[in-house]
Amino acid sequence: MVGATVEDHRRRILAGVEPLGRSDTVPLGEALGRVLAADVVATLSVPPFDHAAMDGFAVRAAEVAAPPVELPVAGVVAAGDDAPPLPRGAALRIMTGAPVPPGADLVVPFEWTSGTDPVRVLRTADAGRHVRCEGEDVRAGESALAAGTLLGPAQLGLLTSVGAASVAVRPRVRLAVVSTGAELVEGQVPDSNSPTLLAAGRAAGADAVAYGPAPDDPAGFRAQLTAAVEAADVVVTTGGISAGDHDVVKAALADEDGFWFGPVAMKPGRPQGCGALAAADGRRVPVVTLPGTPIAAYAGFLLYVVPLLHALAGSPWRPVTAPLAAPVPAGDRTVLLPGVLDDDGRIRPLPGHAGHSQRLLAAADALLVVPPTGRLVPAGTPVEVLASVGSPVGSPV
Ligand SMILES: Nc1nc2c(c(=O)[nH]1)N[C@H]1C(S)=C(S)[C@@H](COP(=O)(O)OP(=O)(O)OC[C@H]3O[C@@H](n4cnc5c(N)ncnc54)[C@H](O)[C@@H]3O)O[C@H]1N2
Ligand code: MOO
Repeated sequence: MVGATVEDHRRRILAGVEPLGRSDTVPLGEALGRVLAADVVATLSVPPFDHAAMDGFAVRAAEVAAPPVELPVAGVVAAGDDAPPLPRGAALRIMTGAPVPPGADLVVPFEWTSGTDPVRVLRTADAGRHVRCEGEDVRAGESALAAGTLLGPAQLGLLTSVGAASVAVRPRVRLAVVSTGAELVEGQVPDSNSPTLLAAGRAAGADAVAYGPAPDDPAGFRAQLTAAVEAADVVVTTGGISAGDHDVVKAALADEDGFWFGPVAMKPGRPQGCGALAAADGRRVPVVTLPGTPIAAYAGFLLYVVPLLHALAGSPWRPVTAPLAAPVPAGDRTVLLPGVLDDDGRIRPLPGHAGHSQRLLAAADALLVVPPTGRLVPAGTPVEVLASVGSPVGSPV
């Protein structure tokens, strides 16, 4: 019996999780990577007025229907100018981006003319050619972007063009990390889980705060846990969940309604747990209890907590995969191996894997997730890769 699978545990953690109900309003300059909480209705049309799409001459199509035709040039209109009306029987020199003069319905590019004054129009087209019309892309009053859209560079440009200066976005998830262990409190072992998990949480878009290290006595731990639950949308603990005499997280939470502790068929990170606690205001705050061993804590965070952060934020998440560069033996449980990417985007385990080496983890581009197939996984097989922002694999955001 190898315990629940990684997928079982991911499902258990995500079951019933709804996006947080609040939203933030942020200026566009701070909106990169956020997710729209509401549709954005355009207050400006795109383009905002009819304008020339080519440098050339603004004319009446009907007056140049049978080229060659010679017309006097009544003036010049450039981007930023107010357009003068086009006199009958004349042309106006016009630059790309300039407003189309009232009366004109065609822009003849310089290349189709003599370019002189008077201008000889040598070739023509139907009315409307080389004119970009007001609202042809987005019309003022219509929805420009829908709630749920992830804001990247193109979306920020569109929002600016439709006149939005600030937008309602789904909230940043407040993440609390409570590391546990007397050895950390006593300063015998540096608390390396807190900075790692805070960084991984921030890379996934959360506001992350450390509450640990908490001591190995249930009352002391409970006090820090309660403070974390009151202040956060999700709480992650590390350590204190295996079979030892001082496994404080398990001791404090195993009898709580709805908490689950048990082995998950993965290596490292076999002991896992999860549940939810009620805050004083009635919010149900998910709690994920990760093992203390640093690689196991980090792997558990990327496997389980990152998707949870996305579910709470209401932002899309899907696993990132990369093909294996070389065959990798698989067993009866999921194995997480520090790996490096080749130039062609294939991933291979780093040699010298020693189970719990932080040095090896720090040399890796990502953790590769070897599925429990019980056989050699052939080169080329796509496998899930776990990484955070700052790694060449990027974030699964
Ligand atoms: N009899 C058994 N013993 C253990 C089992 C088991 O099934 N039966 N599982 C082993 C496995 S696998 C793991 S993983 C660990 C997980 O134990 P805990 O989650 O209770 O973690 P701790 O005992 O608190 O710590 C384990 C190890 O990691 C160091 N640690 C903890 N927190 C931090 C931190 N924030 N920064 C740096 N290092 C940390 C801690 O000092 C320990 O050395 O249990 C096995 N035992
Ligand atoms: O599952 Mo634990 O992280 O191997 O030592």
